Amino acid sequence: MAEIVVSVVLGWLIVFLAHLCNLLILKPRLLRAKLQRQGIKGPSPSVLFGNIAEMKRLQGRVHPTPTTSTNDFPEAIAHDWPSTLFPYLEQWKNEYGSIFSYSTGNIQRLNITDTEMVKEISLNTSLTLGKPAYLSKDFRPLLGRGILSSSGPIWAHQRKTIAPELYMEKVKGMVNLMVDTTTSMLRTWGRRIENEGGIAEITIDEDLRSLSADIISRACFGSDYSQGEEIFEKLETLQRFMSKGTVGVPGFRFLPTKNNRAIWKIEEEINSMILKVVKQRMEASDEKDLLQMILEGARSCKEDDEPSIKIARDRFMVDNCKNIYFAGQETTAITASWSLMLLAAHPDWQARARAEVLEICGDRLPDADMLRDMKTLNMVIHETLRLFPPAAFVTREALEDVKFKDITIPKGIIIQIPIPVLQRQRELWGTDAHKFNPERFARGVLGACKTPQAYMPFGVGSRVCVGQHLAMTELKVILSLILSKFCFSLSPAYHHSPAFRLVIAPEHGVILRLWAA
Ligand code: HEM
Repeated sequence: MAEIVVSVVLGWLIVFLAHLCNLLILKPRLLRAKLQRQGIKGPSPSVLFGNIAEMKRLQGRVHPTPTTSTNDFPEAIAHDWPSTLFPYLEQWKNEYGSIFSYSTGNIQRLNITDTEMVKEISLNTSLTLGKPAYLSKDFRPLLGRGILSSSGPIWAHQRKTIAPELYMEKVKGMVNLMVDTTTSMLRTWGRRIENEGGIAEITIDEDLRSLSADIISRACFGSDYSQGEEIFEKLETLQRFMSKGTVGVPGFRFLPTKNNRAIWKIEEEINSMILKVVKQRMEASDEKDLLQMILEGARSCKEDDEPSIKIARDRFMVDNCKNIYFAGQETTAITASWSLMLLAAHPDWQARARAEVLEICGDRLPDADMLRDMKTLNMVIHETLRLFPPAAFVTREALEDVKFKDITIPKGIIIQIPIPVLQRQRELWGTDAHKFNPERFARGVLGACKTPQAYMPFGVGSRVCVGQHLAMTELKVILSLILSKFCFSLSPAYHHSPAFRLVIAPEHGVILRLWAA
């Protein structure tokens, strides 16, 4: 008997070790060899951690974004922060060219800045490209198997459910709620300015984050928005915990167990809060908001014959609510922060954008038609998203062998397009690529860039951001209302330091001096 047990355990151990060996050594080596045979080079990886040690070494060697006093502006903003945050990408591009491979742990990446190949990838709409599987594993508590991290038929079904609710026509109907919520935040700012003798110094990031959470909560949860707000507060805490494990290397996470326990606890709380709202909805379903759409998507999911898209209704609801929050809240808030920072550093553009807002709105509050006419503000937001895109990478996993240009990318490779690098390339944007110049967007993206596909703050192809109309509308509402009520400059306490924390954010916040316009 003992002999049988020993042989079973031994057998199991051998299978386990073989699996580990394949996962950590053989598979990555095979993928690398397939790329090398096609002339693609890259740094040599170590067995367990790939190129992470080298990435950390290069990050440690570069000087951080220079400490800036406001006298140094606007030149300091032109600083090439992508080469400070991701110095290894620049170094390897110089060494190995515009398509090179490297690895984080056992994940094999193909970094692409070759514009022809980027163009081909952005035009690919097949299901052969999906979201990297590690996304749903590493960020499971935050994303689960929702629209952001899923692939194939499950993703297609979720997209079909969610996208129509965020089409431009629907978004137009949300302008009033955006105006109301923003006006209430600005009343608080106005009171602070009055109490502080006419000029107030405000760190705007937290306020903008709450504002964005309020707006998305109202858009998503309709009349249940106060419960939505509570859920979003918890999600923010969860996101903060999760971003602690990124160790500055995209796609590689390490979390101490203590953090993991805290994450599980918050995740449980959030899931049951979302399910409570869903349950109420199922009993009274006369609302027509995003939550209702997701609920209907979840119901049709159950009835559908296709077994691969049958995920439990509860999971469908919970994961997609979390995904919408994660995708839409911080990205929009951070873009508002960066836009205001850039307008504060460029008083000429601030005055021009304000003049336009006042000419269009007069003393009325903005509506959808007025927002559409705000061309200068549109240019300012596009230029902000070019210089400071919240998402650093477009990533895809090759789910089958797939050919772009003359290269066959083997199944299992993670394709990675570094958005900020591409959006600052001089060959595409001209010699002033590092400067804030909204004028370049006067004739749209086509007029701004030789290869318009290289402008991708909202991603590319069939996975392009589903909330981009909502985000642009929200940003225009927030910025136009602030411009119409206040003038602002950068506080001397502002320290310009973009940082990578799941998104590209101002590490020490944006501190503005505000006074009544
Ligand atoms: C300035 C604000 C925003 C930026 C910069 C942004 C950027 C992005 C990017 C880069 C992607 C990935 C695209 C790709 O992989 O090709 C994405 C996807 C997505 N975004 Fe946004 N986003 C913003 C706001 C929003 C908002 C407000 C919402 C929702 C209310 C939203 C919902 C989504 C969803 C659901 C996806 C996944 C789409 C899919 O995979 O099919 N985003 N976004």
